[in-house]
Amino acid sequence: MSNELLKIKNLSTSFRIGDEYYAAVDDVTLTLNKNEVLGIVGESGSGKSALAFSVMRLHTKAKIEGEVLLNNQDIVTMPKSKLDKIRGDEMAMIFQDPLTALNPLTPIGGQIEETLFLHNRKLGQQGRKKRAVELLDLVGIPNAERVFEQFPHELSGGMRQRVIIAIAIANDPKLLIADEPTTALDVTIQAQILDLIRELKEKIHAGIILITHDLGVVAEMADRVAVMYAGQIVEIASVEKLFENPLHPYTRSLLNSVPVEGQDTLHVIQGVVPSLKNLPREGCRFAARIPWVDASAHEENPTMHEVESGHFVRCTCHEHFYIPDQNEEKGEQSNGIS
Ligand SMILES: Nc1ncnc2c1ncn2[C@@H]1O[C@H](COP(=O)(O)OP(=O)(O)OP(=O)(O)O)[C@@H](O)[C@H]1O
Repeated sequence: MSNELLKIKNLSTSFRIGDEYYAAVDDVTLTLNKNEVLGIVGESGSGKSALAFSVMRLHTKAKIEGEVLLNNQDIVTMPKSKLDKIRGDEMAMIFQDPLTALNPLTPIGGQIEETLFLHNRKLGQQGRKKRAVELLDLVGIPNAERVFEQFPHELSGGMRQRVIIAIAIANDPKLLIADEPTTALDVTIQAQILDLIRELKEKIHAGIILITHDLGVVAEMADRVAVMYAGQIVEIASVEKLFENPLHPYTRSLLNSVPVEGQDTLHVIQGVVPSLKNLPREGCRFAARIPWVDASAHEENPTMHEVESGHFVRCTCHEHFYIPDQNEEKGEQSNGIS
C-alpha cells in the first residue's frame, strides 16, 4: 500500500496584477507521506503561504493550475460541496495569527463544537461538548471546562494558538498544514507550541506541512525539507541531508545566515526575493543574487536533479558556487548587480 498522502503535481498559483497573471507558486511538484513532517522554508515572499493556501483551496481570486491529490482526490477540481466536507475533516490548517483566525464573538467551546457539528452530525450536543473539552485538554489547556466558556480575547496568545490547534485536529485530519504557527508568539510560548505539534504528530498520525522561515524549527521538527525561492522549489532532501550537505546556493545562504558554534564568520547573500511582478521567469531565478558566479554555471532552463537518493536540487549552479571574499562580492555589486 502506498505511503503517499499528498501529491502536488506541477502546481502553479497566479495572482492578477493589472491585466496580467503572475505565478507566485510556479510549477511546484512535491509529495508528503503519511505521518511525515515536511518543512517548507524560504524568505518572505518566496510563495510558501500561497502554496499552503492552494493546497487548502483557500484562494478566491487566484488562477490555479496543476493537481493537488489528497489520497488521490484532486482538490483543485473537486466540487465545492465535496471540498467543504474534506476541509476541516481530512485536511486542516493552523494559521499564523490566532486572534484573526478565531471569531471574537463566539465562546471557545462554541467554535470547537461548530467544527465538530459540521463534520460529524452523529455526535449529539452532549457528545460535542465532551469532545470539545477533551480536545482542549489534549492541546494542554489547563482548566478546559472554564476555557470552554471563555471568549478569545480572554486568553493569552499561546492559549489562543492551542485553541486553533484544537479546532484543526477536531476531526482527526489526515493532513495538517501549519503556516508559521509560532510567528505571532513569544519565544518561550513558541517552544511550547512546537512541542505540542510534535506530540500531536505521534497522537493523530497526520501528515504535516510545516511552513516557516526558521531553520531551527525545521531542524527540530521536520523529516524532510523543501526550500522555496521565488515561487519554485530549489532543493528537497531529508532534514539530515539538507543540514549536512546543503547544495543550492540559496539553501547554503539560508544556512549560513544561522550562527554556528565554533564558526566566527557568517556570509549572508544580499538582496531579497523580487516582487511578484519582477520575478525573473527565464533561467536561474537566483542568478542575480550571486553575480560573482559565472553565467555559464547556470542552466538555461533549470530543472530538479536527483544528486543522491531523495536529494534534489535545481540548476547546475550549485556545482560552481562558492562564498566570495568581501572584495569580490563588493566589486560585483558595485557593478550594479545586486
Ligand atoms: N492575493 C495576492 N495578490 C497578489 N499577490 C500576492 C497575493 N498573495 C501573495 N502575493 C504575492 O505572492 C508572493 C508570494 O507570497 P507568499 O505570501 O506566498 O510568500 P511567503 O513565502 O509565504 O511569505 P511570508 O513568509 O511573508 O508569508 C509575494 O510576492 C506576494 O506579494
